[in-house]
Amino acid sequence: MRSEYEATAEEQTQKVRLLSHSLLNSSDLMGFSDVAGRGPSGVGGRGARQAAASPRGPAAAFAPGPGTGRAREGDHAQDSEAEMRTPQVVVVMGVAGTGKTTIGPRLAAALGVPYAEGDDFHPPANIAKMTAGTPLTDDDRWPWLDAIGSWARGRAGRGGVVSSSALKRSYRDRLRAAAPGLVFVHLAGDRRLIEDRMAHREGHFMPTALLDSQFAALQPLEADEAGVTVDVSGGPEQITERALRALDDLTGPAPV
Ligand SMILES: Nc1ncnc2c1ncn2[C@@H]1O[C@H](COP(=O)(O)OP(=O)(O)O)[C@@H](O)[C@H]1O
Ligand SMILES: O=C(O)[C@H](O)[C@@H](O)[C@H](O)[C@H](O)COP(=O)(O)O
Repeated sequence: MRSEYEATAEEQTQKVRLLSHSLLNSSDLMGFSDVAGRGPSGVGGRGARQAAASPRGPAAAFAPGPGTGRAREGDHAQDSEAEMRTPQVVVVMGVAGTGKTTIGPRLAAALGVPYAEGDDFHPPANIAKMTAGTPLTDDDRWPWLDAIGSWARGRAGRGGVVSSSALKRSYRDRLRAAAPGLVFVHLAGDRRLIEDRMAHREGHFMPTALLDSQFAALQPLEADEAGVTVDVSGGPEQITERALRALDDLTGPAPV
């Protein structure tokens, strides 16, 4: 039987949100204090990962810089715009089991930026709660989101990828308040597929029973949010490529 990794489901990368580049490239991205590379303070054991540079090279992580237009093939201004590009800070979001931990590091490697695992920012009490099968409340999530926001803020201007379910609009607002200019990649897919993948995951604290509450809390990206929704059918490499293309569509292709 064909494995899931070999599946050839129609690519459905859907660019759902295009924010004006003035927000994407806000000057707020620049000038934050340097806390990059600082590890997550929470527990969880998967650790922040430093992604290796990829064949695409770091340039792929760059969005047009402040005051520039979208760089496109054949655009006379492309070279000068490319020089002014600002690396993106990307949050890979979605319900548990949707592939954040699988796709996030691949995306970071392709973009040539560091990856941080969102689970590792949880206070121990949150891990204990989820392990026991109790969904987190908003109050449980604020310190976790603030820790992730702090990491993202520290990557401003230099780029990074961090996973965070970021299920509700208010959570994403919280992250953006800490790190303006964040771009979200929402990994989305069929509930049965996600449940199946989650059921086969080993060594993770999150029980599949919490998927109901995850879907109940999920609020997809809204029209004014910078980000893309990426279908999670197929294998990790396929999904990563889909995400990269969607980000390119959002910000313009990387300079060559
Ligand atoms: N594209 C994929 N195809 C097959 N299995 C996958 C795919 N993406 C993730 N998985 C598996 O599904 C499970 C959940 O993925 P994970 O990355 O841990 O999700 P999340 O971090 O969003 O909770 C893991 O066991 C992972 O290996
Ligand atoms: O309730 C939440 O907001 C999420 O569950 C969030 O806490 C995160 O998703 C967990 O760390 C579980 O990790 P996975 O999403 O990787 O299963």
